Amino acid sequence: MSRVLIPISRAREQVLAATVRLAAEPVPLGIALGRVLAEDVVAATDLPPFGNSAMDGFAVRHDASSGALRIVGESRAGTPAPLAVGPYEAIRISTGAPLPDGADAVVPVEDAREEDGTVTATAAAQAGQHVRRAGDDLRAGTVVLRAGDRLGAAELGVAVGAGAAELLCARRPRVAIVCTGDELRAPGEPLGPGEIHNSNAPMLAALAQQEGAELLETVVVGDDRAATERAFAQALEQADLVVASGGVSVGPHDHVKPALAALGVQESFWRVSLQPGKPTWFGTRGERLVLGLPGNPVSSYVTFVLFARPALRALQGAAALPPRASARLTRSLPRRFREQAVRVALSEQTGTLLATPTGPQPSHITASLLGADGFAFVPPGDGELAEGDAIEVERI
Ligand SMILES: Nc1nc2c(c(=O)[nH]1)N[C@H]1C(S)=C(S)[C@@H](COP(=O)(O)OP(=O)(O)OC[C@H]3O[C@@H](n4cnc5c(N)ncnc54)[C@H](O)[C@@H]3O)O[C@H]1N2
Ligand code: MOO
Repeated sequence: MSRVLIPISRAREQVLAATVRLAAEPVPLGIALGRVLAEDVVAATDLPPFGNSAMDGFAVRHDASSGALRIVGESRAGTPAPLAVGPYEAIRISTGAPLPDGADAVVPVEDAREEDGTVTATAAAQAGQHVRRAGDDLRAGTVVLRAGDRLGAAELGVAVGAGAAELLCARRPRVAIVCTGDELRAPGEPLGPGEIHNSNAPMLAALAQQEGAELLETVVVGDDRAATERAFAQALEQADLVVASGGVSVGPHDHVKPALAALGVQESFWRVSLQPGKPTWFGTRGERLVLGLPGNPVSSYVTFVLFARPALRALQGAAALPPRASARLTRSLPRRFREQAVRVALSEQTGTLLATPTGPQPSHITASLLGADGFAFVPPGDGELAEGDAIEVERI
């Protein structure tokens, strides 16, 4: 059997080259959390739309505000004062209420003494004090969010400020998960001899959901060729991305590759220079993407993050690959035949990014995923990387 393994970067290129962006659809803002914008959002008006007060107090003309000022009206949030402020006059004003014509400063109540319908500022008012100008936040006509941005809480708030009620977003990628293995039992079920709980299903589902995917179904299929083919046939009907776990290695009960081949899924690559995750398989049928991830739970997690996550991002038009940074290793790591994606906790010390491995790294040690902020990539080769050596990292 050939030992040719493709580098992680090549494998990613092949996944992204096969990924076709999904169509866009309008999404009401209230349910757009986590979606990816398909077009720029432009501010329809200035925000704030009008000059207003940053404090509860009195709107005045700063150049005519000494001594007792006559209170001639009130401006409340939502109800502007019906008149302007003249010299040596004041208008009572609430935070967020429109600044009356003529006023250019606000005296906060803490700096004001009120008496018999007049108010006296206890400190001289400066021009513009406690005034928020129209357009301070967003200027009408400027781009405030960009196509490809993922909508979090802040983006949704800004979009509303920009005047939007619905947003054009990429359709959510439909993901089907197929877990293979006779030994798999549902979480919590009693285990017979040789059986294990199916931890990959909820883990992969969660990773997909974090990327805004719509989960179609999670199928668990035994190590049976016909059943595996049926499960994939069904998954391929609707899924933009089928994620399989297990059964991609070279054992006599690994049916994933032949089943997919029989269904017309074209192999793009099998076997990556990656530890954990060597037997990762990728193929396509038309615009449908299929990733066969190795069953070892850590391998499944790592290969999902390295290959499925970029695909889900690219499907939605978001930046596919995370930026890489350089970090310093806090302990030595052996180099190996394959490139390693070591789970690391990232920290910073006097401006230097530090990468600390999260413990033993074999592909069945799920605890190595806990507390991991990123992957550190150990290039293939002999010898070791020493403590303090520079290493490339990606946040996860
Ligand atoms: N002769 C060789 N054997 C193996 C090779 C090889 O090159 N030559 N590669 C090894 C590597 S590396 C990996 S990784 C695994 C991947 O194998 P499969 O993808 O075929 O996965 P399975 O054999 O089905 O399972 C591996 C392991 O993971 C457990 N598993 C599977 N599914 C789940 C699940 N849903 N939840 C939790 N755990 C799961 C399964 O019980 C096995 O322990 O192959 C090596 N072998
Ligand atoms: O490539 Mo495997 O995931 O190391 O056990």
